[in-house]
Amino acid sequence: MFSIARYEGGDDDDTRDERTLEKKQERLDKLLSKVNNKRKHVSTDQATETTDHSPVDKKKKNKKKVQQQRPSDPPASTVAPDQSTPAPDQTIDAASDQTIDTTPALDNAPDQTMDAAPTDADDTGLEVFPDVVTANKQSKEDLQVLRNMGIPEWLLQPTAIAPDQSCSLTNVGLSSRLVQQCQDQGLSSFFAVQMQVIPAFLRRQALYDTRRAPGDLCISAPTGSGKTLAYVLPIVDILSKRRVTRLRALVILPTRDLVIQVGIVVGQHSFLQEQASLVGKSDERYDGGQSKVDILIATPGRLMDHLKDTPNFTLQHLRFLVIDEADKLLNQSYQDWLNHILQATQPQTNKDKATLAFKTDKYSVVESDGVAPSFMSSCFDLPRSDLDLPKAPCVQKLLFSATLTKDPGKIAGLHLTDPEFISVQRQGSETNQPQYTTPAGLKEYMTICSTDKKPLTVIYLLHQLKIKSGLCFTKSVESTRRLKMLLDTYGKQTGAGLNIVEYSSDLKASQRKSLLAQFKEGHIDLMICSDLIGRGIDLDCVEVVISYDVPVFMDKYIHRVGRTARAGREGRAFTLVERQEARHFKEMLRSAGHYQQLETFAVDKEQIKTFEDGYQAALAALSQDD
Ligand SMILES: Nc1ncnc2c1ncn2[C@@H]1O[C@H](COP(=O)(O)OP(=O)(O)OP(=O)(O)O)[C@@H](O)[C@H]1O
Repeated sequence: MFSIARYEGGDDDDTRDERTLEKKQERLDKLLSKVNNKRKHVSTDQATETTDHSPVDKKKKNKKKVQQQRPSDPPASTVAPDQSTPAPDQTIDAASDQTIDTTPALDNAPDQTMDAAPTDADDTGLEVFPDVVTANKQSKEDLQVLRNMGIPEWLLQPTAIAPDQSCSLTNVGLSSRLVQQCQDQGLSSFFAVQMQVIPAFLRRQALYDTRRAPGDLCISAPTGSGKTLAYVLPIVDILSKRRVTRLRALVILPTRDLVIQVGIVVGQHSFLQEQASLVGKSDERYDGGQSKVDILIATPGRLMDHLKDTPNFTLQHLRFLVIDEADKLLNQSYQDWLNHILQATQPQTNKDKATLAFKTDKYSVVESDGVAPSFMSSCFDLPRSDLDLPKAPCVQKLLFSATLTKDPGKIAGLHLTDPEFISVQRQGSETNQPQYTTPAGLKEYMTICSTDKKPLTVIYLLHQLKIKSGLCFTKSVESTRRLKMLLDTYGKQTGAGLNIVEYSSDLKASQRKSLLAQFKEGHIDLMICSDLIGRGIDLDCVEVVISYDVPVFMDKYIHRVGRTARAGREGRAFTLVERQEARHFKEMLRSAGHYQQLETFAVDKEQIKTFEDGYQAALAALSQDD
């Protein structure tokens, strides 16, 4: 068997330059979304089935169809299902050029009070990047535009698969032992991303020999669609057949919170403890390095520390380099981590080469040498012959994200070999493809409210929707703390006690881990947090996501709302939008082709009043404490 380690120190949160890069990315996305394209979908006739793990909201679909026929973009109003004209008490939001409905909500059920926001028939965002085929004149021209922008050809030709596809566990080429283990863990089928990625991965590995690189894979699939198993299973399958322990797979994740949720071997250990569990304790130098683990899960920062300071730690045997949450990681320039890692996987020119001397054991049998074949010539002065063939790089790179970067510069920096782009995205009309595919079971709502009414709106949502297992994202640790104090005080004043916790970078890693465990067990009603867990964290029980502050960038929004409706479940996401923010927020969604997914949620004016007294009492109690 093999072992897994995880090292999660180093850089944790957003880097300084991330905003600029995100802005740049969004500009590029905007440009790309203006290009008409078509999608090349894989044939789904071989052993595939459409399952109910991603239910389609037919009612909503029909409604949207009708809306798409509207000649122009009407003001974003909330209209009850049977209303055709605005209710008398609707007000016009001048800042965002929209009609805001303050009509009392119908009943408590949000479904009844929410209605689809109007669509953008005049929206110029035409298509999602980069699924382009050269079927007509228009798309040929557009394709050229993209080429001129430096987008590589393979990114323009993805293998696309619809999110509602699935297949049997036996149909992807994994060993029967692993299939059995998947069944034992309760899996009954593979999701779309797994169905497409696992066979592609295994096929590329099977074709690999020392002269031909296995070829890299880039995968874009919605949040909660099962990307992790798509790489874990084939890696485990391949490595479980290896007898000698070498560091063969490296998974890079952007934050330590994500590393904590994967693997179980190493906890929050000191660097020295990590070194010992990673390479053992030895003063001797081994050309082939040493490893006590086959798979390492690490943040870039801590990995760089080991590359620099851990003797005998080497990446020369690496076969798989997984970059999960790739767009986020590629935005992190921390110590030029990517270049350092890539370099460490390549043999370097070495002037002090030793003469090759094979070690033999006590029976004079030659021991297998620890040096990776491609590193032999950089370690030893090997005899050369005309028959020597150059060896191809053996590291296979795998990039995963729900919001995969399209920045040509960043893609080039990865030095990908014969890459294939696999994209899980909805099938549909060839135009107006959204740039981001979100889970089918996710319903997204926007609630307009003023800054001072935000805490009250959260109280309303909590009690009115009877939220259990909710996540509430704020923009800062301070904001998280203030909201938590207010909600706790509200609970004390009114006796409406809910278990509300705060999850922030100020907590110790062990406390954070324990909070996540409690949340998973269903003991927490609302976890207020910053974007620390906005990405990648898999809490399968999240019913509702509240964005207390509007996310400024689209990918942040997508990752936040993607904490719910995971693995084919249903979930709701509410974004509290101040009037002056509404225009930017809507524009952001519109240019990503995502505006149609959003509905407006009208707070019931009468119902919210019932929480007002308690809220005022909580405010008064807090100001006394000050
Ligand atoms: N084939 C499957 N059958 C049932 N559940 C699955 C299957 N594959 C994955 N899951 C579950 O789906 C959930 C989401 O998976 P995962 O965390 O890999 O999503 P993701 O695509 O990486 O999301 P994100 O982009 O947000 O990180 C997990 O709880 C996982 O256990």
